[in-house]
Amino acid sequence: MTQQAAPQKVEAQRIRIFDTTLRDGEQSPGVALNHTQKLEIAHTLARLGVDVIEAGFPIASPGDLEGVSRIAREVRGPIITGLARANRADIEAAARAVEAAEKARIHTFIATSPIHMAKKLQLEPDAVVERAVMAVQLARTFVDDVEFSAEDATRSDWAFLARIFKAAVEAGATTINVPDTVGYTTPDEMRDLFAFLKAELPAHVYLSSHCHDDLGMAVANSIAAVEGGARQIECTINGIGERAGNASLEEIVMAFHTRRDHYPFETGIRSREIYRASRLVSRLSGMPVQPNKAIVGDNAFAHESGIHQDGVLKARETYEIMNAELVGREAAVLVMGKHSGRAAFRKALNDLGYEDMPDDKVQYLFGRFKDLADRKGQIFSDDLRALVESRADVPQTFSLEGFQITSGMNMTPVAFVRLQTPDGPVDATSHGDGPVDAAYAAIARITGLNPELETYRIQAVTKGDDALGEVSITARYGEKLLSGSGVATDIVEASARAWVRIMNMIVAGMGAERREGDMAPGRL
Ligand SMILES: CC(=O)SCCNC(=O)CCNC(=O)[C@H](O)C(C)(C)COP(=O)(O)OP(=O)(O)OC[C@H]1O[C@@H](n2cnc3c(N)ncnc32)[C@H](O)[C@@H]1OP(=O)(O)O
Ligand SMILES: CC(C)C(=O)C(=O)O
Repeated sequence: MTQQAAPQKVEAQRIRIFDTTLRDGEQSPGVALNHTQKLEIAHTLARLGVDVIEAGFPIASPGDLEGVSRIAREVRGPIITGLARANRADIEAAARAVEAAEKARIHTFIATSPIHMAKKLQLEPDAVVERAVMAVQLARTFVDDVEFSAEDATRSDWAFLARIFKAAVEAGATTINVPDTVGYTTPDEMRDLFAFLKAELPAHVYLSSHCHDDLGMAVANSIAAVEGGARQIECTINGIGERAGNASLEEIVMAFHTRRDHYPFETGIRSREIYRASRLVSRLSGMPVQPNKAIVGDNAFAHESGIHQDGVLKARETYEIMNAELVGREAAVLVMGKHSGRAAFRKALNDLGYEDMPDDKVQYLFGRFKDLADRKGQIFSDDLRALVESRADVPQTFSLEGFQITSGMNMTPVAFVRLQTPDGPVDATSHGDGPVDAAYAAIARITGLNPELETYRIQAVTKGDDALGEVSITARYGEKLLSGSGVATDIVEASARAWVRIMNMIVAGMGAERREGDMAPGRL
């Protein structure tokens, strides 16, 4: 039986995004998503604006079948598809899984390269064509929308590809997918292959690419496929997938967006949802995103070196080809470190409220900042505050004389604290959520000052059993932002010393007015 596909209009410049995070992405070693996680990702993909969600491989397990079914029942907007080998059981499982979808597709595939046909399938090419035709015809008895893929297409004979694809289209396939299954092809080859297939196949067929990243060319190959005639790209969030992964959705979409002058194509992706989707997939899949990953990596919109920071401060476009906000991220950050220069240092001080500082003071602090950066690597906002404030001597209105803490499991921590004050030693006892909180409450009782703790950071400043711990805190007191640190081998003591320093700063009227800068100095 031959079943011609219903005529469809292939849009000239609009590229369909077929997201396979939940199928090929889940084939990343170690990743196994449960139904609820898959559903959450699928809703996020729908909000992101993908055209097709490949929700799983229903024959793989009862869990996968149920996962695809739930997505088909509950997610509206994109086409929902499930993968099936070219056999009856797989196709029937896929059909069952997607039957409740608003727009259902079955995606069936068989390998076409000489090595896959001979060694893996152990089938003659004629038999492979027969299987493909049977699979597409069977799938068309369930749904109108059938995609056929020739696995390992890029290592297949082109004439044979044209033959099997024509047979699949005659059998009713509406989308023809050309996978670079082992990430072997090059952009030139991909462009030529698609141009060849476009000339061979009817105009109503959607041509699709599916690229793997074994040689780091998945995105370039996908874009080359589009130049050759593809109008659907298969890709995944964060580029996760089998082995080195798949073409990364965010990179493709932003390449089209940013280089519209060069690539006159558009997608339906709402780019501002990209970062959120990336974070979700990373969290649920347990696959961290490498910091230098394009678009979604931690460093993708961060500038660390002084020459770049100076350029960005003068005109962002000097070192930024897209705005972070465009992909749903915060504005680019200037990371303060040993490569930073004076321009970024001054900007960071200004953002922290230390404006109008004389040049000689900035110069002195800059030297100390470089020393600190050499020792510490990245410098955060509270490090800078401590650097500035450590210059000024804080009058010792209060000083820590002693303390005793009682704390343990299933009991409320209680702190006894003694401070030296202008009126002599004063004691107070208080409880809290933890030993530090209890000590802070006792100090507040003695001083009568109760600033709001904003950040609390602890780090070891020396090594070994008797390591010194440095507690750095920032606190808000009215409009003032104050920072202090304390060092001791006991972390409660270090915390109490930092807090007493804040009290002394309040009494001395110190602290900076906070201003919201458009560029955060360092990452808090
Ligand atoms: C390129 C890709 O990413 S393809 C998708 C890959 N994804 C997966 O494989 C994940 C899910 N897979 C699974 O859960 C299992 O492999 C199953 C359920 C699909 C099959 O499991 P099993 O029946 O135990 O078979 P097994 O995986 O060992 O071998 C695959 C069989 O499918 C055959 N096969 C492979 N591709 C196809 C195809 N497209 N059409 C028909 N048969 C195929 C193989 O030749 C082999 O057949 P054989 O057992 O007669 O030699
Ligand atoms: C089944 C196809 C689309 C695939 O995942 C591949 O060849 O990589």
